[in-house]
Amino acid sequence: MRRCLSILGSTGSIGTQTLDVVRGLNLKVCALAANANTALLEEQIREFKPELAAVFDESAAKKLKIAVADTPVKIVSGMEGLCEAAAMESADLILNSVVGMVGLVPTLTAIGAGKDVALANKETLVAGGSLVMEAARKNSVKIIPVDSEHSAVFQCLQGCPEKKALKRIILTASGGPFFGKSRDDLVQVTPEQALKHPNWNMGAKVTIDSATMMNKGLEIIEASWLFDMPASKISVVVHRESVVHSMIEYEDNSVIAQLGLPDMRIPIQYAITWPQRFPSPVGQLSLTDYGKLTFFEPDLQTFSCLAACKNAIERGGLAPAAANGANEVAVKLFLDGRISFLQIGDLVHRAMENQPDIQSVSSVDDILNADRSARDYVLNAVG
Ligand SMILES: NC(=O)C1=CN([C@@H]2O[C@H](COP(=O)(O)OP(=O)(O)OC[C@H]3O[C@@H](n4cnc5c(N)ncnc54)[C@H](OP(=O)(O)O)[C@@H]3O)[C@@H](O)[C@H]2O)C=CC1
Ligand SMILES: CC(=O)[C@@H](O)[C@H](O)COP(=O)(O)O
Ligand SMILES: [Mn+2]
Repeated sequence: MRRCLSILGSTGSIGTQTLDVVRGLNLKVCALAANANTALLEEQIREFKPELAAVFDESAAKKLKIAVADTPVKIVSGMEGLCEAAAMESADLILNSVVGMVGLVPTLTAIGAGKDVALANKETLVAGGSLVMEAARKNSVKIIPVDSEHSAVFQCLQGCPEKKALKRIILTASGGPFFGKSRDDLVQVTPEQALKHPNWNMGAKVTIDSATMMNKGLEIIEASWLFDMPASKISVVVHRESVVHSMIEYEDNSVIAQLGLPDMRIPIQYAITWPQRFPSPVGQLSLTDYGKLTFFEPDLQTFSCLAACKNAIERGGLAPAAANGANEVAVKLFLDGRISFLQIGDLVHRAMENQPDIQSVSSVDDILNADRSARDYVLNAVG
């Protein structure tokens, strides 16, 4: 059982739910990290008493240092500070729940320091999957999935006798708030409408990704790296209720699924306690309360981001990093009211097409450069 956690992104949706799990399991917190939410970080420092707190934003870090001067916590800042939290000597698990590909370098730092990583930050694997998985193998570090679908697959695989018996991974997708709509229906949708996820209460970026179904595309790439499966063996089925969190199919066509209420504290807790299980704050699933569960084919025409990610993983190399970087910027532009909902998918496609077809990814700089050039492409295209 883990004793002390370092939590990157502690003020976010996954971070605060992780701290809820930590309370229930009576674990210690060695380090906390966030971007700029010093008010919540101060509360967390006072409750969990970490040795270290990292604040990415320099001026927010200065503010926090003054606010918690009466406590022994060490305050650090910037990427260096985030990496110090990621390599925390006293931590036996780093839970990475920062949003976006800014989580890549801290993940690699944690792995380099020999720390197991519970990974919610899917953009890290999408952009830098080959480097992350190779570093994990070299350092004998475990990457434990937190993302609900990947936790489901991981849980189903606990009984898998041999990898070659596994035929397919089936990821479930809620379909988001715009399930069943055509492209014409989506021309005018607002950020407010896109932020209404039917089943999950999450941070803004992943909620928009769910609405465009980019999230499911990112998750195909994430699954491909985590479970060493080609994208051709990863299917997506729309399941409106988000009760079946994902499935695996064996050679003999037997399908194993993991089910539960849509509450991230189940996969978060499993990532922390694996391979053990403990009582959880989440309620029991009552299938009779649901009555029926529904399943549909995804609509790749309307939700073009899903098609873009399939294309990215098939192209390989730096294409997924480009698709991810373009999407991160496009989502922000949409939330700021500067582009329309449908432009997100268009820009992701175009930024990826604009990326030279480079197959070999030999360094973090390759990924950071592809990410930067995709972001610049989107910003220039929008003007
Ligand atoms: N929410 C969910 O249910 C799920 C989320 N995920 C994935 O988990 C990740 C986090 O999502 P979610 O919790 O929803 O996101 P939120 O937006 O709610 O939280 C993001 C967290 O990251 C921190 N952060 C952002 N930028 C930086 C930075 N540069 N340095 C340090 N910390 C930073 C934020 O700090 P601050 O508050 O100061 O801005 C905040 O703590 C994403 O990759 C998402 O796709 C996966 C499955 C489910
Ligand atoms: C909770 C979680 O894991 C999210 O990634 C969720 O899957 C989003 O829902 P969609 O299935 O709508 O993308
Ligand atoms: Mn998910």
